[in-house]
Amino acid sequence: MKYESQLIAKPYFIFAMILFAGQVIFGLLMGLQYLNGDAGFPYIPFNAARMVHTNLLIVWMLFGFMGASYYLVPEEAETELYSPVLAKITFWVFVVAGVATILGYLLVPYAELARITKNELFPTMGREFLEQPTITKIGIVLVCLSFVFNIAMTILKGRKTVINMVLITGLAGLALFYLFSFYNPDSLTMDKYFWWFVVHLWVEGVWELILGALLAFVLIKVTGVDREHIEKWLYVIIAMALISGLIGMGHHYFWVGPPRYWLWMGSFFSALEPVPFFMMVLFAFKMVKERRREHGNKIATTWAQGTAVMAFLGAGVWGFLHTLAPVNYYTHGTQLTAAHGHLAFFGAYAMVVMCMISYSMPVMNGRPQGNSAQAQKVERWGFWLMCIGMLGITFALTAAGIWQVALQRIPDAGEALSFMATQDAIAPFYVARLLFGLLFAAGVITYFASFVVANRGAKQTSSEGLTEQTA
Ligand code: HEM
Ligand code: HEM
Ligand SMILES: [Fe+2]
Repeated sequence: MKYESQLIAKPYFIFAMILFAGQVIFGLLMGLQYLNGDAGFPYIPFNAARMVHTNLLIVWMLFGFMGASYYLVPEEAETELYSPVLAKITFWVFVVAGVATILGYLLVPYAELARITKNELFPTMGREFLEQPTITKIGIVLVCLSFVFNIAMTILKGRKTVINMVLITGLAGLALFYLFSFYNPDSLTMDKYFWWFVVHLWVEGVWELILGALLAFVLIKVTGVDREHIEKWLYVIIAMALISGLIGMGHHYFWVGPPRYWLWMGSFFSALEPVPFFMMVLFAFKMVKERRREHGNKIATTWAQGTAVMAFLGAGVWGFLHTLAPVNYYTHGTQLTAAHGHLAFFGAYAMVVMCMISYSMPVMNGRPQGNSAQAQKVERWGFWLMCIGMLGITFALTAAGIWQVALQRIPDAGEALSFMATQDAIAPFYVARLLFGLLFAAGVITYFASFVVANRGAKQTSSEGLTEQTA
């Protein structure tokens, strides 16, 4: 670690991991509720658990991206963070707003929460992923503004690398598109149209820039490959991501009322979306193969390669499965959607945050060459258990989805099974989902354990890990 202000990343990462644990607990609860609808009754109904599960996910991704940026940007810009104090204040504001909102979801009925927070004055609540009370949304905007400002000022006063520029573009886009969460038109079509601007111009647009920048940073560090070489790859990947994703997002406009040309525009452009994800796989493996040094932090390299592969599977392969309009006509809103949503979110964004943590936490703890062999071994177990658990969840839901389409969607009216009868028929796949969910949770616990395993034998530096590293 070169700059003291990079240490601000630590609380962000730790809090992100706490929220991650919470997300998984609520995932397991819902997995159980799918089998026994009364589980958790009357304290935590499914709708509240779902909201908590998905909102924790989004919020821990944001904490993760912020921590990653606070670590990465000073090092790339070769200067201290513009304002460490502002970064600390932002952290606490975000923690308080986040915790209060989650407690609100759990402690009072949603309609009551809307009433308490005066949703009627400026109605923005009630839409998937954007359930936050308006006041929380305003808080998120303020946090994002202060964060982007801090990062931008740091970049402005220091070295302007391609990685920093791509990252700040992605972060600014993240803040910008979130503003559409305040637009809540009466027309359901218009509402859906702009709702997708937030979540899917994020995951299929600007977040891919963040993903590319973080991967490139870790790869430079662990492989020692020339920066120029890595930057060329990054340019091509983000260009492909934006060309395909911005219009490819139209795969969500097939059935919600926008003009019919979206049928072929959405199909065509989203069919190209796997390309940048595939290039990330080539990129990661090629850089590791051409490495100029043997970095002691082997597991961080594994995370980087794993992120590329799992993101390609989840977003590229599982996304492509149902993205063409003639296929999506049958699969829309089935368990196939949930299969893809899980593998894509985990493979791309959860994993890239853990990749950054894996590389940077040991450095911040004074171990620039990574944790001890033993700690890395435990972390490797965590990595594989989580990956296998998530692949298992994905396969179970894919099978459930295909069966659901066969029973409920393909047969003619009159012969098709009803929604609930279909759910009963595919229940065995939900048992499998829960079992793999438990495996996934075991992976999370193992991963957390790797942080407390003894680090005897790992090269330690003095004074909070400040060291003269090159590259
Ligand atoms: C890392 C990137 C991605 C993430 C995190 C992601 C996540 C998600 C999530 C959570 C949903 C469900 C949304 C909802 O209805 O609540 C979804 C839907 C969808 N995604 Fe992705 N996605 C990604 C990339 C892609 C790509 C690259 C494609 C196409 C190649 C794709 C195709 C689709 C389609 C077609 C749907 C709609 C499914 C339906 O009609 O029910 N996604 N995605
Ligand atoms: C123990 C592991 C997990 C279990 C059992 C689980 C279970 C569930 C369930 C039951 C739902 C609701 C689906 C529905 O409404 O029908 C859900 C939604 C969701 N979960 Fe998980 N989850 C787990 C872990 C994760 C992880 C690690 C991620 C991402 C990193 C994730 C991302 C999502 C997303 C994006 C949705 C919304 C999907 C959509 O709109 O289609 N989950 N999860
Ligand atoms: Fe999408």
